[in-house]
Amino acid sequence: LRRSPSLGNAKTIPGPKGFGCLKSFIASSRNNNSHELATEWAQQYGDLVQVNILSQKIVYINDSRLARVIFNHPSLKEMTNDRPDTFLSKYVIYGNKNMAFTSRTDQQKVRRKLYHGVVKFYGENVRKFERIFMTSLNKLTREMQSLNEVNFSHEISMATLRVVDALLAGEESNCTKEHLEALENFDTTLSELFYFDMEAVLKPLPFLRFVPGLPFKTKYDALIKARDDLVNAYFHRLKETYIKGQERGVIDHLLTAQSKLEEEGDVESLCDDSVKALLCETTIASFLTTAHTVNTLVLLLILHPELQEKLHSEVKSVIGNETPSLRHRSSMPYTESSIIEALRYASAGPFLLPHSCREDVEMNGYLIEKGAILLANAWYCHRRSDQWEEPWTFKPDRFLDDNGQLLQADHPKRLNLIIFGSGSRSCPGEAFARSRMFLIVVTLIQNFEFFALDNVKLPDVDPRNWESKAVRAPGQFKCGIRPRTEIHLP
Ligand code: HEM
Repeated sequence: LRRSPSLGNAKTIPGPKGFGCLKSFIASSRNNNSHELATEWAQQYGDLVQVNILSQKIVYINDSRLARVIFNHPSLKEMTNDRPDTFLSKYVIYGNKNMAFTSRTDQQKVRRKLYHGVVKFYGENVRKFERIFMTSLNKLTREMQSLNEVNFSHEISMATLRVVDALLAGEESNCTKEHLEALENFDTTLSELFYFDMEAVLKPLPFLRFVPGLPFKTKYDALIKARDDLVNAYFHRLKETYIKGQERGVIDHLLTAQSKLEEEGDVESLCDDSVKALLCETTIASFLTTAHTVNTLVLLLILHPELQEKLHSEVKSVIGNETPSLRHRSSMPYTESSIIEALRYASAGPFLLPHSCREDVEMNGYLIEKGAILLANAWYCHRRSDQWEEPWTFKPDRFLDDNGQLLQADHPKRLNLIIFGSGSRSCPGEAFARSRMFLIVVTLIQNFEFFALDNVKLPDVDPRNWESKAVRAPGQFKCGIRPRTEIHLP
């Protein structure tokens, strides 16, 4: 590993060149399936592949361990964790005042540290939050109790939105239909404009967003309206009723951190626009990712009833009639392994989020140039046939040892995963996402059996055939539902 300036001997990273490469890159970006093209290149050229698209170098990292070294090694991490400039960041999420889509400046680091602390706290520690969350799941369980069939995807979307609402506002009882709609609209409108229109067309030609009659203007206007509705529903509403010392959720905690920073003379790092940006970023990062993973898992369990029964028997023997709680987690290796496997199987964000390189660096004798965009190809890393047995098959016990215990996070098999990224840009919501998915899954499986309906076709479960959006997922589905003998209401 070497950093600039003396990288004279480093070789150029191999990869496709010329007009053919540009043509296939544009075609695959338009169809939102550039992960498939990148996978062909990975198989042809190896763990590092470079393409040059209109003078922009893009480096694909095709091995999870290598990605971990590049993003995390002490001699490289200050160089490899910037974000490329994007239209989304500049014109939608409050420019460089945001956290997830902006480069690693001192102010970004302050935001990330504060945000990480607050979200981690809700992921692992807050009993009160667990109670609020279980009350919301209780609502879902009651609603589903009297049904024979259920629009599962819709119910899970609603349940996940209520989790995001509780995280942001804390006050579950005040959560209205309008608030949930504001969360959902922002994420789904963004997903419509993502990625090709926004980054390939609007980034180089941003004035197109103002040209009447063009679809870009209509979509951009809709996105800004959705963003402002979200900011009104969560930032302005909560700020008006905020009381220091009586923080209700993440927004209140950020307002408290803001006033502390201001007292110390820092009025920039967490200004109002930054708190609004963090609200937008939390919505983008936490809703569809979580809902789609639970949908994928339950769809797979419907198609494999024997796996559903195995999961249910672990729930029955560990939780029994009790209310599910995070304290049950460590005794439920099969459930944990199933959730990790659903995350691998879906690989909802094929390239994680893009990184960019601040300076020339050398990796394994190759030169990664300053300004290059770095994309970890999780889509390929999670299906490499030399690392995964039957990579396209859902195997919930993949991450269990011979005694049925969950493999440790540093086990070689788990190191082949890069679901939440790695290092200083890794997902700060991982603990939160995994603990909430655990509670949703065990509550559903404790109370219901899910099955395919004779007259209703289920969506294709093969991720290669899923419709591409910002987050990849199976289509919406309806299924049959049978209460288990007793309903266990939390
Ligand atoms: C199944 C659920 C989730 C998955 C698979 C997921 C995955 C990811 C990935 C792959 C990244 C990019 C890592 C990188 O750039 O190297 C990321 C970043 C991020 N995630 Fe998540 N995430 C999930 C849930 C959440 C939740 C629940 C939250 C918030 C409560 C969250 C907040 C964020 C934020 C703010 C970032 C940007 C971090 C930064 O740039 O510094 N995510 N996530």
